[in-house]
Amino acid sequence: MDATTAPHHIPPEMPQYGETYHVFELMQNLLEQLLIHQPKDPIPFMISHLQQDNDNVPKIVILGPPASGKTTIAMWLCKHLSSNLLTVENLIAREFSSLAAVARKHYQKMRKLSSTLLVKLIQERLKEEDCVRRGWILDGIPETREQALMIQTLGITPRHVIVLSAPDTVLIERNLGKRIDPQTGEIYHTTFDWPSESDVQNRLLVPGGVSELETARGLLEYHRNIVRILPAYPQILKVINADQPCVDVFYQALTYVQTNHRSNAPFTPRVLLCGPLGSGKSLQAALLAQKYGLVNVPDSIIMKVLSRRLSQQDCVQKGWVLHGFPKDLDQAHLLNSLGYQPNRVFFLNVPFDSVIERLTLRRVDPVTGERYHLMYKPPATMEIQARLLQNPKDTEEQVRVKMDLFYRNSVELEEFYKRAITVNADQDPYTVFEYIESGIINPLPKKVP
Ligand SMILES: Nc1ncnc2c1ncn2[C@@H]1O[C@H](COP(=O)(O)OP(=O)(O)OP(=O)(O)O)[C@@H](O)[C@H]1O
Ligand SMILES: Nc1nc2c(ncn2[C@@H]2O[C@H](COP(=O)(O)OP(=O)(O)O)[C@@H](O)[C@H]2O)c(=O)[nH]1
Repeated sequence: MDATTAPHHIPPEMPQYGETYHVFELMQNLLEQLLIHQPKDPIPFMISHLQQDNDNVPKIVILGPPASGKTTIAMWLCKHLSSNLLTVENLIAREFSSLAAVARKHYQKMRKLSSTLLVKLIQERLKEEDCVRRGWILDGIPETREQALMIQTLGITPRHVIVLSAPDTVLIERNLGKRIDPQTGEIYHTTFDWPSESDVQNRLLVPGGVSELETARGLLEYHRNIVRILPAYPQILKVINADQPCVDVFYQALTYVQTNHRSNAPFTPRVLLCGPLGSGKSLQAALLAQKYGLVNVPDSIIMKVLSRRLSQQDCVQKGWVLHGFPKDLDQAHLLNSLGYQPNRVFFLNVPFDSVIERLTLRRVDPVTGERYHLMYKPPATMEIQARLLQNPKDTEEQVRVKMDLFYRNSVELEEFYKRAITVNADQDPYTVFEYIESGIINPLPKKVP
């Protein structure tokens, strides 16, 4: 095949660059904003959008029935993420906004806002510097499907939508104990969340709209609307049980909003399986290669051949799974220096006794070449059993030497691969495989500070 017909050789650093700098997501956000805003001159619009650099700031919607804890959780998330809380109340209370002034008059008369006015208030607020720079959390908005669609049409797209859920009876009971601090706007509860400072306790007020009848009415309104709102957010929704302590609800919400969704970016797995001999690296590599078409790169290949192998077209296009190499920090540095950064690293953990059991009971039939395991896959007849041989490297003494070497190197390797995923490999191979493939197809979790 001459050069004119050979497939285009994609240099391995190209997909790695795209992944490192999230180029696909950057372009996807830019295109989304262009299509939504349809600026007369796209160039300055794109420059300004890219300079905002706010694709990764919090953009969160918290929905839920009355008394489910939306405001409580939204406030705690705002504090933790240094973001901005948007509620109907604080939107209409904004000073220096003529729109908010109109909304206040309307709200005082009608006790509610038209969807058009509410969405315009949100749009005006989100254009302000603090929301651009530090993101936003919408508390209890949108209230209807109409509002959800109007918000989306304006290009206001949340990245995470949390829906709190709890039985109506619990919520009616809960609202009776709700208290609010008129000075700070903080929310408390006579049973579940009582402030420690006596001066705060003494100034708490019973908010409006928390009687049994009013809560029941609010629940009816919520159940009627929520089923029509949720289809607007199919991929980014998380329902959290709100009938548990606030702090548990908060940590589930925080963990969720700090995870990235699977993007549509083309992803070429470059997988590294580390673990002591007998931990199942070869088996898992074979399963991954078989299911995902990865190139199985056994550890017997030394560095220069490995380098040539990883730069070949199939590895670049289909991805690879490398196991048993690097075995120590020097080899890890060498692999990196050649530009082959794995994007998923797994450490297969198996207790020492299990490794001994897996390896020292392995046997091979010298007549048929069939591999047996005296415990997991014993031979069918005594005749075969009698002629089985053990590989010299599987003797307990040999295994102990190699395990000792592995444990001496594994600490440095675990420090080197900071975002590695540790898998309990002392279980059924297919359960192990499911953990590994979940680690490959889902984005790596952000470290919760
Ligand atoms: N997980 C929880 N367990 C017990 N009490 C909670 C929990 N979350 C919130 N609360 C309490 O329930 C009451 C209602 O909380 P909050 O005002 O945050 O709910 P909400 O969904 O914003 O309500 P509404 O929509 O009616 O404003 C408050 O007294 C709050 O302290
Ligand atoms: N019970 C169990 N045995 C396994 C598992 N993975 C591999 N084995 C067995 O353990 C032995 C070593 O597996 P191998 O994949 O070669 O380990 P490696 O040295 O890490 O490559 C083989 O006999 C496998 O059949 C597993 O997840 N569970």
